[in-house]
Order: sequence, then C-alpha cells, then structure tokens
Amino acid sequence: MTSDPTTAHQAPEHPAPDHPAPPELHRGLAGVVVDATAISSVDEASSSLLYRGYPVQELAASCSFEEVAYLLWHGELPDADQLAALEAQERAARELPGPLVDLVRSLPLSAHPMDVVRTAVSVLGAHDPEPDDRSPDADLRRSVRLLAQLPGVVALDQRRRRGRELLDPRDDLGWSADFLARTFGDVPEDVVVDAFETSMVLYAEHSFNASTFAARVIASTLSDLHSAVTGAVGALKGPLHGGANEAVMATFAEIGTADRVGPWLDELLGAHHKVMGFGHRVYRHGDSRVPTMKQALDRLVAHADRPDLLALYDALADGMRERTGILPNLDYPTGPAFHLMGFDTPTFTPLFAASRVVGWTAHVREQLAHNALIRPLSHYTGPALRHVPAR
Ligand SMILES: CC(=O)SCCNC(=O)CCNC(=O)[C@H](O)C(C)(C)COP(=O)(O)OP(=O)(O)OC[C@H]1O[C@@H](n2cnc3c(N)ncnc32)[C@H](O)[C@@H]1OP(=O)(O)O
Ligand SMILES: O=C([O-])CC(=O)C(=O)O
Repeated sequence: MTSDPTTAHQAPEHPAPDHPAPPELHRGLAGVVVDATAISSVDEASSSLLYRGYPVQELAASCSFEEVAYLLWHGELPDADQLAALEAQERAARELPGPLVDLVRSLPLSAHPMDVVRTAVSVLGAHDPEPDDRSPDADLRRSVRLLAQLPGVVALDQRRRRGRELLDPRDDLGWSADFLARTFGDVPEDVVVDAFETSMVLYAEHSFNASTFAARVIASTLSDLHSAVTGAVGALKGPLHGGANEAVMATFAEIGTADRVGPWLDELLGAHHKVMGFGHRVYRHGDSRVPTMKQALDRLVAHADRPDLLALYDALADGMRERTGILPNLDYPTGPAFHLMGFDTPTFTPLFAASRVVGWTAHVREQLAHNALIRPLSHYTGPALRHVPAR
C-alpha cells in the first residue's frame, strides 16, 4: 500500500473527547512499584533498611565504606583479597585529570557546589579512558573511578572557596580518611573520621529514591553511566531530596537558639511551609538511619563541646513531633554533624553525592542487566483537537 503524498503529513482526525474519564493517576509515583531490585530494601512497617540483606546499622558498626561499596556492587561482602583489590583500584584512581582541576578552578564562586559536582561528573565522562567498552565490567571500573574521584572534586571545591590549593591524595589512607585529609590538610581525630564513615555508609543507597530513579531512567535509554550519574546529581541537589541537609543548617542559623524554636515553628507551619530534614515518602514511623547518625552526632557534639547545637537539634525535633507528628530523616542529623566536622554548609549535599554514587552506579548496572525502557503514560488535559486556521 502506498500513501497519498498530498495527505501523508496531515494530522489524523483522531477522537479527542473534551472530558474523557480520567484514568487513575499516580502523581509522584507514590506507592507505585515500578521494578524489582536486589540491592536494598526499605521497609516502612519496621522502619528498616537492608543493603543486600544486611541491616545498615550492622554495616555502619562493623564495615568500612569500601566494604559496603563492594557489597552494594557485587552482592556479597568482600573477603580479604577482594577488599585489598578494590582498595588498590580505588586508591590508584584518586588523581583528578589536570583539565578537570583547571575547569573547576575556573567556575564562578557563585556556582553552587552541587553544580560543580554535576559539571565534574560530566567532564569525567568526557575523559573516560575506555569510552567504547560498554560491558558490565567496564561500568564497574567506571563506578570505582567515580568513587575515587568525587572526594577530590568536593575537597578541591571547598578548598578553592577558602582560597586554598588542592592537596594530593594519600594512598596510605582509606577512602574516608583520605577524603577528610584532602579537605582539611590532616586526618582529623578518630571521632570525626568514624562519624564521617558512618554518614557515608548510611547515605550510600536507598532503593528507588528520586536521584536513583533518575539514574535508572537515563540508563534505561542505553545512555552511558556518567550521563546517568550526572542526571542523578541534578536530582539530588533539590531541597526535597539531598539538598535538605544543607537546608537544615540554614534553618538552625535562622532560629539561632533552642528557646526560639516554638515561635519560629508556629509561624512557619502556620504559613504551611515545610521544615527541611523532616518527613519521608516511604518511612512514616521514622527513618531507619537516624538513630545511628544521631549517636555519631552526639559523640561529635561532646567532642566539640557544643551542647547548644544539641539543644537546638532536640528542641526542633520535639517541636515538630508535638505539632505535626512528622519525624526527622537522615538529612537532619547529618546537617549539624557535617558542620561539626568542619565542612562548609554548601558542601553538605556534595558529600551525600560522593557516597550515593555507589548506590547510583549499582542501580545503573542492575537496570542494564534487565533493561526495559522507562517510559510511563500521561493523562492529557490540554485543549481537544483543533486546527490551525487557513492562511
Ligand atoms: C535523604 C533524603 O533525601 S530524605 C528527604 C529530605 N527532604 C526533606 O527533608 C524535605 C522536607 N520534607 C518533605 O518535603 C517531605 O516530607 C518529602 C518530600 C520528603 C516527602 O513528602 P511526600 O511523601 O511527598 O508528602 P508531602 O510532601 O505531600 O507531605 C504530606 C503532608 O505532610 C506535610 N509535610 C511533609 N513533610 C513536611 C515537613 N518537612 N515539614 C512540614 N510539613 C511536612 C506536608 O505539608 C503535607 O501536609 P498536607 O497534607 O497538610 O498538605
Ligand atoms: O528514599 C528517599 O526517597 C530519599 C532518601 O531517604 C534517600 O535517598 O536516602
């Protein structure tokens, strides 16, 4: 059958009723199970989070961040040889490409640190040493390289904002200690390193959160891993997701002291505004990770002798619970914890990204192993069929 050349480009007269019965909508995909994953499970009823079956609290207490990364990528905790191999690979990949360092230095200081991370991931994609190898093994090597490179990007950016030079990575240090040393010039006290490592383990993975889902959408088009992670960084930046940890410190600065929490909260909630660091799409009875991070925060507070910060933290959490019943999420304790570790507030969400890159890349590889293009439907509510007037 041949098409009539005079009508081939005309819009079809398909029926477009003015008010079709709307289908059931799933706005925000709330409550929708879109795919299976073997990487982690978030259980609302028991407020629990398992990475590959292991409770995240046990992993935070007993495992290094590198062991957790291995677990999330491979499905099992590493034996000694496997861990040594991952550590060697990660330490060998920490140096940033010179052109990337120059480019980060050239970015305006008005750019948010998450803009810097997003740009850096994209540039690292352009510097991929094996661009033509799209195998799962090559994507695993890319994942390790990104894990190794992001601390350098975050440290470089915080240091340039303070007028300081980039420091060399130290291959005698594990991932967390090197991250801190490269940011602050020295390895801090154990209490700081331990709290940082705990935060990184807790942030590493959380099933189909918005940034991970963004990464999976991009991967599902068979785009590349760096593109997926670049998109995920963009999704994480928003204050309804990762950006909340930064917003928590802004809130603390605005309130000032614990005795001012009540009136501040009454005014904010009265205006129907949200308090950042509270609430969660899945957890309704409390975020599984908060108690572990709160213990780490307590130790940092004691170390830094900052009972005033703890008083403010408790007063806001109590005030929110009493007024709304809404509980803190992980971004609530990590905000003040990162502050006490010495990070600048705008650097908080990049820290989240440096950890979550493990979860994102695990999900990209899982998506590609059982790929189905992610392309949902929408319910059209615009004008019914109409025609451009004859001219
Ligand atoms: C590690 C992470 O990324 S965790 C998330 C970090 N994000 C934040 O901390 C931002 C603040 N929190 C929020 O905006 C929300 O709790 C979200 C986006 C995380 C999840 O919310 P959703 O499941 O989409 O629920 P939604 O935003 O519709 O809130 C439901 C109700 O609770 C209220 N609510 C939810 N969170 C808060 C909050 N933090 N402060 C005040 N009220 C809140 C909403 O105003 C809404 O009230 P309404 O029904 O009277 O309109
Ligand atoms: O799961 C979510 O929606 C957000 C979250 O807590 C995370 O990504 O860690």
